[in-house]
Amino acid sequence: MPEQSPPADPSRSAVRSLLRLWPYVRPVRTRLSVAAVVAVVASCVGLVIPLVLKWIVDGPVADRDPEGVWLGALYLLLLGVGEAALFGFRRWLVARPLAGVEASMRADLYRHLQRLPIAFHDKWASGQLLSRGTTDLMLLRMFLAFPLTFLLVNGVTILVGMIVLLAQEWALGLILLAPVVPLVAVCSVFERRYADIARRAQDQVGDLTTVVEESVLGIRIIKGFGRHRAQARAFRDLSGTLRGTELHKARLLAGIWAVIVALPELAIGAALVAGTLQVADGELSAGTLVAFLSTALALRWPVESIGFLLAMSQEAASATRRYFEVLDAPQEGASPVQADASPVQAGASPVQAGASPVQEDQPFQRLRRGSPCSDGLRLETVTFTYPDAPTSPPVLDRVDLHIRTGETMALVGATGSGKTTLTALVPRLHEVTSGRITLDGVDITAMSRDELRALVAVAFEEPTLFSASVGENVLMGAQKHVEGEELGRALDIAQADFVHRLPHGTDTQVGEQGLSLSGGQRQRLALARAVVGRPRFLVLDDPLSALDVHTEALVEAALRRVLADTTALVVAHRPSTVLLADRVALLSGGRIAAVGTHHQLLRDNAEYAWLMSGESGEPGESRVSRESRESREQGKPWAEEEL
Ligand SMILES: Nc1ncnc2c1ncn2[C@@H]1O[C@H](COP(=O)(O)OP(=O)(O)OP(=O)(O)O)[C@@H](O)[C@H]1O
Repeated sequence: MPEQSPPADPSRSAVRSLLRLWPYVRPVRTRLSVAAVVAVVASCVGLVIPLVLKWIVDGPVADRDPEGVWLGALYLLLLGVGEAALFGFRRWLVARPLAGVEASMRADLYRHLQRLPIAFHDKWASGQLLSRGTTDLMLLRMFLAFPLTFLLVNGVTILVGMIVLLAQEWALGLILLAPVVPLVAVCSVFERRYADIARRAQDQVGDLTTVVEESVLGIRIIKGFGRHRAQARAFRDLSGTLRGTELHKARLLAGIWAVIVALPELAIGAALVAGTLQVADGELSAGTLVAFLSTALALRWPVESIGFLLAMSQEAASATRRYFEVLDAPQEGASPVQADASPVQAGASPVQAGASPVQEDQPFQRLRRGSPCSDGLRLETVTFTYPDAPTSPPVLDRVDLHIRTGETMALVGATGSGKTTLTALVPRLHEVTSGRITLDGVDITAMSRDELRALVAVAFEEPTLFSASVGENVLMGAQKHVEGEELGRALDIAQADFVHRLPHGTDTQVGEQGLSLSGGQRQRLALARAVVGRPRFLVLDDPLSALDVHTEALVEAALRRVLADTTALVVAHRPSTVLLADRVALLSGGRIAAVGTHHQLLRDNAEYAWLMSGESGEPGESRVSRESRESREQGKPWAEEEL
């Protein structure tokens, strides 16, 4: 996650951040405004209570009129009930629309996350995204429900209350106004510090969520390697850090709370002394002093609450920033490579970036109808560098590869040579850095992603299944509704007949990530998902690695039938998978080092022969020289003689 620096001016920057919530708040603005007005009225009703008290003390109490006192008490009761009812009404007004605001913000975040490029997800920890979609949005809803209204309501109440106080007795009113300047200064220091610490705490919640998520997903590894103590320690350390940050927040809050409570209390105490002296001198009526002090005490809560309202606003501002950091990340939509959409002839020179405007629909329609130019899948001088490793040498360096229509090409290479990276470029999970990829002559950047992914199906070595039924998991691979027999056909091809022995057949729910199935079973479902939509182009990243040799042979036989009508690129590590293919491409040093049939390459290419032999040592090295080198490395000079 990118590092964030604290805002220069926290109040202004908080307001600017919070203003970004306007599009979500706009639809419910009427209800929020009515609720704010109701809260102001309720608060002002509270301010009338001291005036009734003044009337009771100076009137019925002074005149010893019990009926008048009872009447005054009734007024006070009615005012109290009215104030409570108005606050309740305000709560009712905001509860439902604010739940709607939170839900629509969450939906937007989720929708956006689905459209962000893989490069974004590579960079961001999932816990950071989760905490933005949960804790941060809850903070925002709470801000809209309380601080947003009450900063306004309390501001108006304090203003009206001060006017009432000054009108009752201006000299005492000025005593109460004295703490305003130091309070404003303390609040601004508090805001600056709290903005920083609130952001830190929210980021730490994200880190903690990541650790919890990884621990849950990786529970088998943790248990298998007995790492639960180390994992618990990592969790404890992080939660200790978060606890420290939360305590820091609490200390800041306690500090401002102490100042905000103490200064007005001192002022009220001073006003009480001055007022009592005035009453003793006969300059002020006792009723006025009671009313004055009751009004001042009624203003205590609006003043005292400012500390935590500001704290909640700062937390909401940093939650808003965190939310929009994700929402502002550019979606996959914009293509860095804008290439010519026209079909190319075999051997034509690659068209450079920015050559002509992209036409969205026509190329796809042509492909769907069956392009007159059946050029298959072509990579032209494709170079790729991971965006998060811009200074590293390119993983793929000017790769040229042509897979003819209906042909199956196996992609072979050493571990880390870039096979998975290359396969990810075809469905545009990553964007090529330069060069271009065409399907039947049409540049893939000239199609929308939906169109491209309707043409190209993928299956990865690590098969992810979702919390849904087996059937739903497989049918995710079909762009449009397909009949049940297509599902059966796909399961047949993938040799996934074990499905019929599950308790509810294809309706059986598979757990989170399909953990209730074996690795090979999950791989077969992922393969079925790739073939169910009868794709024109199939990209398989070592899809049979978890199968036993017998099942692999059966899947291969069935796949050969499917691959006959499909243009396929299959990453392979084992000779048995390579034999599926018509030709093999060897990826080495970021380039296609050789293309040919399995037997040709086995005969002519030392690196390929070495990769397929499964032997250790350097490619091209004989068994004798390898063993003698290993012996030398192990300090056994005698081994050579023995051989
Ligand atoms: N998200 C990423 N950011 C930066 N570098 C990456 C990223 N993913 C992979 N790489 C690097 O790109 C290179 C190629 O990785 P890739 O996964 O494509 O290899 P591979 O040939 O499929 O390996 P294997 O056979 O082990 O699956 C590796 O050096 C890897 O470290």
